[in-house]
Amino acid sequence: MLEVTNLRKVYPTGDEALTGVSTTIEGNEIVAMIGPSGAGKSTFIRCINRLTEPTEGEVTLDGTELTALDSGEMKTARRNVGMVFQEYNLVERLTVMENVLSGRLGYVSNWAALRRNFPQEDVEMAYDILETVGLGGMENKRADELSGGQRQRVGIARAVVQEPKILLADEPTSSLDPDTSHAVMELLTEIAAERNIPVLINIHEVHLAVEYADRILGLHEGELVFDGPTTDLDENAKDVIYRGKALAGESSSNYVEGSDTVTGETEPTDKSTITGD
Ligand SMILES: Nc1ncnc2c1ncn2[C@@H]1O[C@H](COP(=O)(O)OP(=O)(O)OP(=O)(O)O)[C@@H](O)[C@H]1O
Repeated sequence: MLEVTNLRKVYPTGDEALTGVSTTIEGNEIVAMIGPSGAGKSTFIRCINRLTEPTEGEVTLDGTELTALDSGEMKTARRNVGMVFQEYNLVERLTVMENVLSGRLGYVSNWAALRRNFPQEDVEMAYDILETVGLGGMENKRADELSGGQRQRVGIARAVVQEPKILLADEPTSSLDPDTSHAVMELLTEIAAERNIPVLINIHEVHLAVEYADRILGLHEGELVFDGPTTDLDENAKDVIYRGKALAGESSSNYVEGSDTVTGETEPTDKSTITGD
């Protein structure tokens, strides 16, 4: 179980990217984090495994407080957190298998890591996972010979071979075409179910979040303004996430559903999209 308590991040520039976010993610749920550009979605995900250092707050994974670990301990703990990136973060000149096995680096000695000397069971696990992600037989291809969708599958395989307790995916579909995006979302949901781990996905495309996620976290200007089942994500909730509480409140009170009366100063352009409160 991932417990995040009062997570705050202020960058050295003074930007407050997270204002104090608390939530819990558990079981094998698929949680999608949505929100406008700059809302703090990437910062949130990166603070969980401390690729970005939080300014305040606690992150606890299965009872281990990640935010209390020193850098050596964090290096070990990071293998429990699988990370999938928007731009895949593969080593282009290495093969698919080498990229996948790099997910096991946290488990082998420095000497073995240096020589890329992995135990046979790690290699077998990598083969199995490559089958799962649909890349069976491609292990000797170089990463730079792959399509975007195939690269993302390698990125997912590398995260899964870590045997993580949670999978974090930062905009995993942003660089992919619509069909490939669906395939990647399906793969992430299958992995959550098969491995019984939760998956937290930052995602721009709300329709993909609605189709695949069990639960939505909505961020607006660093504040968690929505946390609930996907079925509760109505137009009002989207308004709060994308326009902020103040503006959403204004729209709710100004535009009355089912009425021709508009009490605000400006005419809405499309009354059918306004739900009132
Ligand atoms: N390294 C950084 N230094 C300074 N400010 C940053 C840094 N990274 C992000 N920010 C700022 O923090 C805020 C949140 O950024 P973040 O990238 O987390 O948002 P996001 O919701 O992921 O946006 P997008 O959907 O566009 O990727 C923004 O105001 C951004 O400018």
